[in-house]
Amino acid sequence: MSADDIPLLDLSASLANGLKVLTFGFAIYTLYGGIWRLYLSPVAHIPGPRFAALSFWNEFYYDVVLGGKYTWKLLDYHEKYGPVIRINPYEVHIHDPEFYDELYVGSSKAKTDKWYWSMRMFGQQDVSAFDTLDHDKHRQRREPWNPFFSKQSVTRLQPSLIQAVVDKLCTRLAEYQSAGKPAVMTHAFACVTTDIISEYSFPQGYNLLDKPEFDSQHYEAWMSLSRVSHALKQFGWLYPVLDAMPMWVTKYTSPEMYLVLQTQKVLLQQSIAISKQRDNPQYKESGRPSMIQAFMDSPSLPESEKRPERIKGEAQIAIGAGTLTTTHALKAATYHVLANPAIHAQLMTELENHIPDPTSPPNLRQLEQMPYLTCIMHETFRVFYGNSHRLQRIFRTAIRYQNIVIPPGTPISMSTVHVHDNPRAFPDPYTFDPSRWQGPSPPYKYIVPFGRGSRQCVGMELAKAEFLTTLANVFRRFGREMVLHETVRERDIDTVYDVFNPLPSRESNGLMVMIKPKEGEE
Ligand code: HEM
Repeated sequence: MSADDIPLLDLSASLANGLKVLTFGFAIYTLYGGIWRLYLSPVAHIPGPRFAALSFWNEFYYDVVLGGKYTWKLLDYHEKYGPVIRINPYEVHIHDPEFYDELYVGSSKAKTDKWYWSMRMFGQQDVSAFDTLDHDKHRQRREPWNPFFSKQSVTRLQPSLIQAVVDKLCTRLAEYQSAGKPAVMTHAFACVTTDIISEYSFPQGYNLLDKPEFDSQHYEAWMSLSRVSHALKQFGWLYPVLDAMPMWVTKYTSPEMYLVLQTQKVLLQQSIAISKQRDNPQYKESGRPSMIQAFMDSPSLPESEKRPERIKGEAQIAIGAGTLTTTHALKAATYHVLANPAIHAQLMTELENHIPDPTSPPNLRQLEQMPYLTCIMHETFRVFYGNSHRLQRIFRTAIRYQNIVIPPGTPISMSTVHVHDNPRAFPDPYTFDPSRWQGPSPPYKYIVPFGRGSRQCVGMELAKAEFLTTLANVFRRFGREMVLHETVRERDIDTVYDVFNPLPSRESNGLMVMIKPKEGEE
């Protein structure tokens, strides 16, 4: 053997030793991590299943593998461990409707932050008002939203914007009526809400109602993002990887994500185009400023906050939040009214009395004065929940629930599903019953579809106006002829998955209705 054949060091032995050290190190790290989470963590004293406190895999199983079931599993844990429990290594969950206003507080009561882990559900983080973690930064970013979505602005724009879009919907529904074909109302309502929010947000709206069929693609794209939201939360690297892949690869490997990313790219292009327009001297005279333009002109935002990439983030939240939620509310209301003859009859009587001529629709103030219609709105907001997922708040000082002290920095959450389904707050919660909102003291305290406190939904007034205008017009014009078509509550309406947005069974085809010809016109 020559000197050259003698290895300088035994490579395979070194590799094996290195691997042993790594494995040992990893085992110690995992063991210490487990001990820390179970016994040393600041929330170690909070009751709850030990395996849930140990890692995120328990939540992963219910939300990623089963597709959004942890919300209901939490009820089993609460049953066993009480109203305040630890549901993963860091988060504490509370099941008590009385505590809602203690947790979701306004700025004057306490500064509360959001939790980074949960806020990566929709890919972007710390970009829009919705996903901003820090309380003070959120206040600054929320500022330009407020005047745009105030009650005053919505009331002013109701006739020219909301009513105009709803008129278009009625024209389209009349075509379905003449053709004798069923309409997928989930998609019809999604076109309405998208056309309204896009008109609000951009200089030109999307005009989905101009397409020959009710567009489903836009709705499905946002629902796709919702469906992958649990995986995005669990694996922080997933979204950047999907975003970095060439679009043709994404289209092939994940058609749902492809739709989402494509929609986001369009939003970015629109934000860049508006940003460039600002340099144009005629820009100011171009008519009603869109929300995106108003953001770019806002005196309360520094220039660093006006980058097209950030403004695109705000647009994404407006379009996503503005499309899905109100669509689901309208879908739920239409089903429950048509499925309950007594409720249907009472609504029709009220609409025919208040709107003698359906071609002269009432304004928002008049709609708000229709007592039964508004009871239906509250009851719908109760049964469809709004967002089905829990919302975390982090206090900077300790807070107390009964005799349990929750340390500062802990993500604490509650779930609308648990509040709205609570029989103490709403007896017989599964029954759709608008009459619970009649009488001297309706249970307003417990209805929280828009959240509460400093992060309460900024689109609340718009959502209510869209809901009242759409439901009143559609039922006043077609209510006596509309019937449910192949739609079943348990399969198509009830929420069985929580993907941030409430989701029905996977077999659902959405809400379908048939509009029969008017009597004497057969
Ligand atoms: C029935 C319809 C709607 C429901 C149930 C709903 C529900 C909610 C809820 C619960 C939140 C609080 C989220 C959190 O605390 O993390 C929220 C926030 C938000 N919603 Fe809505 N929403 C609706 C319609 C709309 C519409 C039409 C818009 C249109 C602009 C909108 C835009 C937003 C925005 C921008 C936020 C973030 C606000 C902030 O963090 O300051 N929502 N929404």
